[in-house]
Amino acid sequence: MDSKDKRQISKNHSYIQSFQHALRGLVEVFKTERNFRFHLLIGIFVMILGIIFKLSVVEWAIIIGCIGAVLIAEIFNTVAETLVNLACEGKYHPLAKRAKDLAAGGVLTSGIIAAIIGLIVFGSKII
Ligand SMILES: Nc1ncnc2c1ncn2[C@@H]1O[C@H](COP(=O)(O)OP(=O)(O)OP(=O)(O)O)[C@@H](O)[C@H]1O
Repeated sequence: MDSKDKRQISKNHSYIQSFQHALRGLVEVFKTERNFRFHLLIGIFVMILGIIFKLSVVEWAIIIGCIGAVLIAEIFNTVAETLVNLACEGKYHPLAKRAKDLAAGGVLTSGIIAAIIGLIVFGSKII
C-alpha cells in the first residue's frame, strides 16, 4: 500500500488501482477467514480427485463453478459480517443477528448444492 493510498475514500483512479484493491481483499479474506481457507482446501482436494478421476471438460467446468460459488459466497459472507460489525460497534441487535445468520445460510446453501453436484459427478465415475 503506498502512503497516499492509505486513507483513500474516493473512487479508484485506474484499473490497476482497482485490481490492487481487489487483490488486497482476496489476501485479507485468506489471512483472516478460517472458513475461507477450509473451503479452499476442500476445493483443492476436489480438484486433485478430478485429476485422478480424469474428468471431462464439461465436468471440470461444473466442478470449478461449484468451488468458485462456495468461495464467492464465503467472501460475501465476510462482507456482510464486516458491515454488520461496523454498524453495530460491538452491540447486540436482532437485525445484526438476522443479517449474519442469513449470510451464513447463503454459504451453507452453496456448500450443500456443491456437495450434491460433486456426488453426482464423482458418483457417476464410480458406479
Ligand atoms: N452484533 C450482533 N448482534 C446480534 N447477534 C450477533 C451479533 N454479532 C454476531 N451475532 C451472532 O453471532 C454469530 C457469530 O457471529 P460472528 O461475528 O462471530 O460470526 P463469525 O464467527 O465470524 O461467522 P463465521 O462462522 O461465518 O465466520 C452470528 O451468526 C450471529 O448469530
